[in-house]
Amino acid sequence: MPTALIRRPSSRLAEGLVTHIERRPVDLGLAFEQWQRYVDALHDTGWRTVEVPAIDECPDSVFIEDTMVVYGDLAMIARAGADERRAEAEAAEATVLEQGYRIARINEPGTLDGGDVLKIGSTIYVGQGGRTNAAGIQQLRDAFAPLGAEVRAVPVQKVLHLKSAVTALPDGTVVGYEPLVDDPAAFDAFRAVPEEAGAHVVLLDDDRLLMAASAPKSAQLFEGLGYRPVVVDISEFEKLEGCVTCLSVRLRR
Ligand SMILES: NC(=O)NCCC[C@H](N)C(=O)O
Repeated sequence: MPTALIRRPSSRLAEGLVTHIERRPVDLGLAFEQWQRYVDALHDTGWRTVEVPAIDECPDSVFIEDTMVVYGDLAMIARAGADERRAEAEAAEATVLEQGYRIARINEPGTLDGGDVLKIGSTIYVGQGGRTNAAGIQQLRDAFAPLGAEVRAVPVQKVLHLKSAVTALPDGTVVGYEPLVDDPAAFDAFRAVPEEAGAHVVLLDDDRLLMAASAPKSAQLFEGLGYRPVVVDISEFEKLEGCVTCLSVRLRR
């Protein structure tokens, strides 16, 4: 059974960082409900979840995906591009170690957020932009090249993270909302979707895609391609530039 790491939202969630969009008030009660439904959707589709202990003093800690990049048997612990988020990594490292992964770490001066990393087979795209720098990319390449991965840097300027702009379907096609993709030609196969949140899919299995309720037209598009969207409302996390990918770390080994 595949495992996903998750982290309960902080009671200070509403103070989370906002960079590219205007701040809107977050309904904390609704956020907790939406988080629970997100976790339920994972369970309903055959995933086991493991909770990283919550860290109340970090408002953005629910966005657990940013704390690491896992490839093969190696978990590369990130060094957050935003100082406010550095403390999130420690407990996440301990939890992934308990799951049997080897550990490596991004070290100073490198910075990297897990949300900037998109894996498609043995190709690992890394967004270089606001949160991830060249030293971080170099360290990621050094760590994963021995495992057979090719790390390719791509620009990210228009959104927070690479995976805010693009993710990939099970067949490897990269999907993105074109106005927010810096360089669609950087990817071997690119398909445009009609909504910003339509660019965010979590691969639940070979044909089911976890998606946000804010992208109904994109869900229809994917249905037309033979996939089955599983839809969750994550409006309160979207107000903080979060998406379906960043609320879990999928351990697929
Ligand atoms: N991987 C992701 O898309 N993470 C979202 C992080 C949102 C959080 N408010 C941040 O600015 O770091």
